[in-house]
Amino acid sequence: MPRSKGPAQPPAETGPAAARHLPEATLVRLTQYLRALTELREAGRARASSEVLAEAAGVNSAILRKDLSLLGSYGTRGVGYETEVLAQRITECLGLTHEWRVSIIGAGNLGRALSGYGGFRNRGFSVVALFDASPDLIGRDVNGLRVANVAFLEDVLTFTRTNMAVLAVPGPVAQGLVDRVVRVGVRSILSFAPVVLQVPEGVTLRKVDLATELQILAYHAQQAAHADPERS
Ligand SMILES: NC(=O)c1ccc[n+]([C@@H]2O[C@H](COP(=O)([O-])OP(=O)(O)OC[C@H]3O[C@@H](n4cnc5c(N)ncnc54)[C@H](O)[C@@H]3O)[C@@H](O)[C@H]2O)c1
Repeated sequence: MPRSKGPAQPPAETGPAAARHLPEATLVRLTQYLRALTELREAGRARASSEVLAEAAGVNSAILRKDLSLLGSYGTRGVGYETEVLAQRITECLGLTHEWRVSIIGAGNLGRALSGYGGFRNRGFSVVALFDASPDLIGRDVNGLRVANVAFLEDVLTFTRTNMAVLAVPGPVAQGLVDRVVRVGVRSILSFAPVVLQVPEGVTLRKVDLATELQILAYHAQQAAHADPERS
C-alpha cells in the first residue's frame, strides 16, 4: 500500500554518523561498554579508569582505549572517563537517542518471548506491534499487545510509526514479509528466519542465528581442547 509519509527514521544529524564507519567488532564492544557504564553509574561511579571500565565490560583495556579514541573520547590521565559523558557519547554514536519503534512479525514461541523482553525498553526500543497469520493468535493479548493480523501489516506499521522490524516467522514466508516491510519504508530489519534474504540498498538486514553461534562456540571449545588435552 502506498503511503504519503514514511515511518520515523533517525534524522541524519542524530543517526550513527560516526558509527557507520566503525568496524563491526567495535560496534559490538560499544554496546558492552554502554552496559558496563550503566552498571558503574548505578553503583554511583562518576568516573572510571580504562582498566575498570574494560574489566566491567570484559575486554582488554588497550582495545577499549583504541575503540573510544575512534569516538574522540580519550579520557583524562589519572582521572579516566566521566561515566555519564561517555555513556551519552556512545548512546549518540549508536543512534540510540532516536526512538526505535519495533514491530515483531510472528507471534509464535520466539516472537512472544521477544515481545516480553524488558531489556528492549531500557535500551530505547519499544515494541509497538506484534503480528501473526494464525487465527488462533490474532486478537490475543500477549505481553500487553494485541496480536495484529498480518493481512493489515502495512496499515499497522504505518499507524504505529514502526521503524524497525523483527522477523520471527518460518523461513518460506520471510522474504515476502521483508518485501512488504521494506515497501512501507522500514529500513532496519532483524531476522531470525533460517533463510537468506534480499533487501534493496539502503535497508539494513541483520540475521540472528543461534545455531551458528553454537557452532562457533564448539570450534573454540575444540581449539581449547587441542591446546590443553587435559581439559577435554
Ligand atoms: N535464528 C535463531 O537463532 C532462531 C532460534 C529459534 C527459532 N528461529 C526461527 O525463528 C522462527 C520462529 O520460531 P518459533 O519457534 O517462534 O516458531 P513458531 O512456529 O512457534 O512461530 C512462528 C509463527 O509465525 C507465524 N506465521 C507463519 N506465517 C506467517 C506469516 N506469513 N505472517 C505472520 N506470521 C506468520 C505462525 O503462525 C507462528 O505463530 C522460525 O523460522 C525458526 O526457525 C531462529
